[in-house]
Parts: sequence; structure tokens; C-alpha cells
Amino acid sequence: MNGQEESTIAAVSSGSGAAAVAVIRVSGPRAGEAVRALAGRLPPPRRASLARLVDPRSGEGLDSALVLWFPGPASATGEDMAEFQVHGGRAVVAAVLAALFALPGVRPAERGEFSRRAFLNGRMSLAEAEGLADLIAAETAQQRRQALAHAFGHLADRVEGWRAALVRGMALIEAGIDFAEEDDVPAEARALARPGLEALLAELDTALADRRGAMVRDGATIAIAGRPNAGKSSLMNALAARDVAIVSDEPGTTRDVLEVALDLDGHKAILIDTAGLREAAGAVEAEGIRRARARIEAADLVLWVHDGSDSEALAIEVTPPPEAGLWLVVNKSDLAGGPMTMPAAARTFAVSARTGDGLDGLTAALAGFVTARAGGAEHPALIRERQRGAVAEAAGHLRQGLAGWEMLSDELIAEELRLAARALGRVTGAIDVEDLLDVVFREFCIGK
Ligand SMILES: Nc1nc2c(ncn2[C@@H]2O[C@H](COP(=O)(O)OP(=O)(O)OP(=O)(O)O)[C@@H](O)[C@H]2O)c(=O)[nH]1
Ligand SMILES: [K+]
Ligand SMILES: [Mg+2]
Repeated sequence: MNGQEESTIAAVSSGSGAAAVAVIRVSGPRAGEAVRALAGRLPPPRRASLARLVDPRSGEGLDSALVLWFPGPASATGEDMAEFQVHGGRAVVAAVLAALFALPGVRPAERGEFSRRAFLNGRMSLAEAEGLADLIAAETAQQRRQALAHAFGHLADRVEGWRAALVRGMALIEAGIDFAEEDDVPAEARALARPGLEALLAELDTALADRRGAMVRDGATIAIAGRPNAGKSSLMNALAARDVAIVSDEPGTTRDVLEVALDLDGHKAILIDTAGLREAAGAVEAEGIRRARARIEAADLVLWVHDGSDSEALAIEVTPPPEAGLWLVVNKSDLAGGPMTMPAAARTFAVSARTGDGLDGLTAALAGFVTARAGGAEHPALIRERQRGAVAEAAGHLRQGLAGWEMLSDELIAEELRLAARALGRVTGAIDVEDLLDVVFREFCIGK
């Protein structure tokens, strides 16, 4: 055990600022001593007891608090832990923390250190820790549900299943390597391994292709695009119900990309206002238009806003990638219409950003879009780029092994599978594949 893991850490776990109650957590070998020093005694485990807290240095009373004692390893971090629920005033919290930090071997916790210790002590996987972080950051109901599933081990379980399938394939192939002379190992061990590995690769590819997890976590992006003065910023403000963007009758008002988060039926979306597209008047506007195009190309949905009172003919001047949606929003329905030939493909909405006419319908459709993109009863496996990267690497090695099936030696194929298993192990933080021989013996009864 290194020095850092032996120190005892303490911090406020309930957020900053005054509140009715603040929770101060302590974790590490001296947590029990800390409780004795401040509360005078160690209460029975996992039961809230009321205690008068004193500063052991001066004997001064600090607060009357609920004290909880969680002896390790059956605690959140796996270490001895204590929790003080004190009155949430800044001065109370500061005094209790100061008394704790004055104890030998107790220091302030670093960011995420409680969770890090929980991971190091096997109380949760990396993927569960990430789920927990997302749960704390969740803003919408769907983000909360997804994060909760991951915090409860949804991803960790799936990755464990994938890893088990790899280990099983490796076991079959290594059986051929290690026990080649033995008659009772089926010669076709390697052939037996192939179907399971092919199915696994298909599953990994499906999980990698599924972008819903990232969309729920980060929010679907909806870019508002159109010619200058179409009313894009007005539409943004109306949909967000806030004065986010400057509106004026001057074409070329918006230059910077503006973003606002929306909660659409419990799904997060990022609404993006962009500069009006035209042959730019000056260098600053040209840069705004360049940025606008970049965001439009990366959006999940583009709303092309057209000024319905405009005498110019309607033309959608953007071509987002095929997987993105492209809808037409004809604005200023409160004014007399100009000439218009509707494009065949696009979903069309007639609205007035000024009067609010048609906005309910548009909002409902946006909610439907985001729900369909992010939805589905089953929680998607991969949320973060870190997880995606590790699984992509695993799929790469597995693909390599399967592609070389006829040419590569057993050793080389097993090596690709081992690298794939290692990459998967990085998702949950478990990278050892020492369970290999167990599987060999269990499946083949080689030991006799
Ligand atoms: N009558 C009417 N006027 C509108 C409506 N929506 C926007 N406008 C007006 O149209 C003008 C341009 O609106 P903006 O929201 O600034 O348009 P924009 O597309 O963001 O313009 P740029 O940022 O310059 O590209 C302003 O004078 C708005 O008040 C509408 O629904 N009806
Ligand atoms: K404008
Ligand atoms: Mg604008």
C-alpha cells in the first residue's frame, strides 16, 4: 500500500454554500479516531446518533450533529468511514473541518478521491464511477436514468459479459496450444471458438454504432440556420423562453455561435443560434459564417429558418450529413407571405417567433425528434469517448484475429484476443486475464 492510500481524508460532501444540513465525510484508517476525538465516542455502526461535537484542541463546542460510523470494508470507499451531519452554516462547516484537519494523519480530500478509493478497493468499477459522476451532473430525467443504470453497473456487467466471451475463445485456442499432445482435447477447439467470437464482434460493432448514450449525456444538438434576418435569434429566444440572443432588424446581427440547453420532455438538447448565411460583408461576419457552417455540419438536426414575408424565393442553402435531420421553419407567419415553393422532402413548420404562433407544434416535434434519437427502452452501452475508445480497440484486435484466422498461428490469434480483453478491461478498470486457465480446466476437464 502506498503512502497516499494510508492517509485519512475529509471533505464536505453536500456542496458549498449555506444550507440547513451539511454532510462531512471522513475516510481512511483514522476515521474512527476522528469520530472519537470530536464526538467523544464511537457510535454503533451504521446507526445515526446525536452527538455534541467539540474541538479536541480547545474543548470548545462546535455543533450538535448526527454522527454515522461505517467500519470498512463494508463502506462506500471500502475503508473505515464516518459521516458528520452538521448544521450547514459556513462557520460551522469550517470549524468542524479545521478540527478534523488538525488531527494527525487527516487531510483534505482531493477531487473525486472518495470515489477513487472506492474503485481502488474494488467497491465499484471505473464505468460505475463514471456513471456516478454523470448522475451527480444529470440535468434531465433521462440523463438521470441513464447515469443511474451505469452507476448500478449496467455497462460494467455488459463489458464483463464481452470479456467472458473473449476469455472463452482464448481458452479454446490456448487449449490447442498448451495441450496439443493430449488426445482428449478436441482438435477442433479452434473451430469451436469462431462462432462465439464472430457474434461478439458483431455485438461490439453494434454498441460502437449506437450513439444514443453520448446524445443523452451531452444532449442532441439542434442548429438554427438561415439567411440574415430570417428570425433565427428570435426563434432561439422564443424556444428557450429567454432573451439569449440579440435581435435586431440589421442583417448580420449574430456573429458568434450561441448555445442554450433545453429540457424537451426530460431529454436534453442544445439549441444553437448561428450567423445568417450570405456572401459576407466583412471579415468578422465571414468568420461568424465559417463557424456557423461548422456547427451546422455537426448538428443532429438543422432548422432552416426562412423569412416567410421575404420576396426572395425559398431555398435551403445547407446540406447537413445524411444522418442528421433537416427541417424547414417558415417564420413570420404574422406577416403577409412572399412567393414560396415548398421543397418536397423537408418537414415544414409555419411559425411566428414574434407572436408565438406555431411554436407549440414545433416544440412538440423537437421533443419527438430528441426522444426518438436518444430513446429506446434499453440503455445504450457506451456513453463516453474513453469507453468508446477502449471498446473500439478491442473490436480492432478481435477483427484482426478473425481476419487472420486461416493464416495466423494459434499463438498470434490468442495474442489478438488477449489484447482485445485487455482493452475491454480498461473500460471497467479490471485488466487481468488470469482467469484464463480456470476456464480451460472447467470446460475441458483437462486436469483429469
Ligand atoms: N413580424 C415578425 N418579425 C420578426 C419575426 N421574427 C423575427 N422578426 C424580426 O426580424 C428581424 C430579424 O430578427 P433576428 O432574430 O435578429 O434575425 P436573425 O435571423 O437572427 O438575423 P441575423 O442574426 O442578422 O442573421 C428583427 O427585426 C425581428 O424583430 C416574426 O415572427 N414576425
Ligand atoms: K438581424
Ligand atoms: Mg441572429
